[in-house]
Amino acid sequence: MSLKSKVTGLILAGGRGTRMGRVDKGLQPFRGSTLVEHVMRRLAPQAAGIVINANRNLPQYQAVAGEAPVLPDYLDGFEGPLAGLQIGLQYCPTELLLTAPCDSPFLPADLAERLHAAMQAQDADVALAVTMESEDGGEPQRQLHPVFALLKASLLPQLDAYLATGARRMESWYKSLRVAEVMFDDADAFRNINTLAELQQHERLQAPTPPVAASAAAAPATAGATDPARAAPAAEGEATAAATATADAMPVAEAQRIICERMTPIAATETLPLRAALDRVLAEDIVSPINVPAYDNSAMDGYALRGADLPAAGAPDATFKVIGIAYAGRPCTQAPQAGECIRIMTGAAIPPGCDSVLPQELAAHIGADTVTIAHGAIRPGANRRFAGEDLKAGGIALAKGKILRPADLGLVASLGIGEVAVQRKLRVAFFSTGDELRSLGDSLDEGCVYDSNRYTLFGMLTRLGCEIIDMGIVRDDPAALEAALREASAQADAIITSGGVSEGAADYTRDILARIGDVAFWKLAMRPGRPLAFGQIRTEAGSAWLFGLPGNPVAVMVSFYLFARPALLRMMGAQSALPMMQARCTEAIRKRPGRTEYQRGIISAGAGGEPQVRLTGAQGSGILRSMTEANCIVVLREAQASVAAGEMVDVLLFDGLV
Ligand SMILES: Nc1nc2c(c(=O)[nH]1)N[C@H]1C(S)=C(S)[C@@H](COP(=O)(O)OP(=O)(O)OC[C@H]3O[C@@H](n4cnc5c(N)ncnc54)[C@H](O)[C@@H]3O)O[C@H]1N2
Ligand code: MOO
Ligand SMILES: [Mg+2]
Repeated sequence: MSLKSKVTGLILAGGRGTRMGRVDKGLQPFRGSTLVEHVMRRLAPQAAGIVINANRNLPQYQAVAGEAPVLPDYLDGFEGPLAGLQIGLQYCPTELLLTAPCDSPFLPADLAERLHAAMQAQDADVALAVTMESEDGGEPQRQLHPVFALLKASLLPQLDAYLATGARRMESWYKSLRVAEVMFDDADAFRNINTLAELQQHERLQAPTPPVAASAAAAPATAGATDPARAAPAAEGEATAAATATADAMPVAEAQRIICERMTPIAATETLPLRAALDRVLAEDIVSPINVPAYDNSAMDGYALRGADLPAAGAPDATFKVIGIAYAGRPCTQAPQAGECIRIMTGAAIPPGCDSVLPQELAAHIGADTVTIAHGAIRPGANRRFAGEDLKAGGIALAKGKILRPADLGLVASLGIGEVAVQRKLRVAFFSTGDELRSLGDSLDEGCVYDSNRYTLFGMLTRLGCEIIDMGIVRDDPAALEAALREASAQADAIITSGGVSEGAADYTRDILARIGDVAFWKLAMRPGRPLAFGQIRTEAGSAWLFGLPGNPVAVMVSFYLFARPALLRMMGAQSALPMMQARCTEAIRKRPGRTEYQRGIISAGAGGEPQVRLTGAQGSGILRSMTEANCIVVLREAQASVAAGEMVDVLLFDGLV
């Protein structure tokens, strides 16, 4: 397994930017793009995927992040880089997490490799970069760079526990871990840009480079490993891509950026009883009114005692007298003295003075009212669940924008809260266009097909939690189509149509959109789903966003997945990036550079457990079977050429949508 496939890159962009006059550092323009995009370019070749931690301007970050998720801190209130690290570790789908700040556009191309080598050699939990730096011409000093780190993802519980103590300093946390330090010669590679003046100075030093494609984060195969700022014209693959891309077809990432920029969340909310809020979008943070659990309690059935009374190494077994019994819901208020203990059940409050619980099966002997314990049976403090270890009173239990899943309902219930404020449901009208379409129950005349798109759209919109308005089939007739679009815009927040967006003699959607609204784009450098008319309809009766999806049944689903889904979620006020991972492709795939291709795949565990993916067979955009057999989409990036069997490819998981 390659190192890259084990690493997730975390860009820390969650700070207040105090020294930059509180501007959002990562989004500052720099050499033709933004600082964060430069860091993405640098990390992408070193990681299977990227995640960005940001606490402000999330839509703007999402616009440049492409398919990489943008996640705010789990802790409230700009708590510093450790809080960013916490959310990074919570997200991290791989074994290792590589961190870098958003203002370090020159970070080394071999950062992951060198940190990993040291981590392995020293059997460390964390590897950190170190350089020698002299201030004002003085003696060079060792300078530790704690935000340039490679960490084991398994460190999350330790970090959670450390943050729960209220501590926030990165260096102090590292002190509790096995750390490997790696000396890098090029101190400049770790320079971060702190002030606007420094930014301008760096900007002047080098010529601008072309903007970074937003998909760079998830396009490791094509992103350059050299410094995009100091090097070099576009890589060969990129040049080929530019040459072969259809002149007026828009790249996928650009289209996603436009959609993301134009969409704003709807304002209306409603308050619902907890169960009715399943799958709805939370409209306000839920602040915990209590500690959960509310009191220290036992994780085991056994005996509660004072850890200091446990027998020391070499001492004989200790016998404790059982002086009381504690049940869940029926606390025992007796405080054991030396040599005494309380029989306790799981979930019962820890009796006064006790701090440890011996699970009954670990006792050396259990008598009528005694229990005997050998040295080493448990450590002092064992099996005690702390008050507030699940949720702290006053902390944010669930953040606004969360789609409430079963676990969330349980969490809210654990706080004793019975009603929640949610966003009102988004109203989405949809219809199919085409003279050849027949509804279920009709006979299938010659040259006709049954309307399947309305069923896939019904399913996808319902799963997304929208209120749907099914407007049936509309004929290939401009007047009928315009009337349907006008009617839909009077009722709905968004309209989804299928068919009639290409260049045929019976394709009218785009022209009508241009007449009664505006067309933001209509042709994309992708397959399937090349024609897609996106824009806003504005009539006297109302306005609505239109997603004119292509007619081919697979194209409808893929375009919905990539464009309509994120847009609708954004209007719903929700954040929900699709899970993206890498898998080894078991077969060769033919592909020409210049457009992004989405091939239907089946992902499974290969020998040795690592993910592998194969295609579902014929990939025509009319072959809906390819979609029902698939459990993922293989994403072949715009600049990418054919893939050889055994190569790693990006894979987008369906996440219950299809
Ligand atoms: N000269 C060109 N022709 C086409 C191009 C092109 O760039 N130049 N693009 C092709 C691509 S790619 C696609 S995708 C389709 C998109 O076509 P339309 O959006 O105009 O859709 P229609 O022409 O109405 O239908 C296409 C195809 O899909 C079937 N269809 C439509 N609606 C449904 C439905 N509700 N249920 C089931 N099947 C449906 C329809 O019968 C057609 O077979 O254009 C290409 N052509
Ligand atoms: O790209 Mo078209 O959208 O299905 O073949
Ligand atoms: Mg057509």
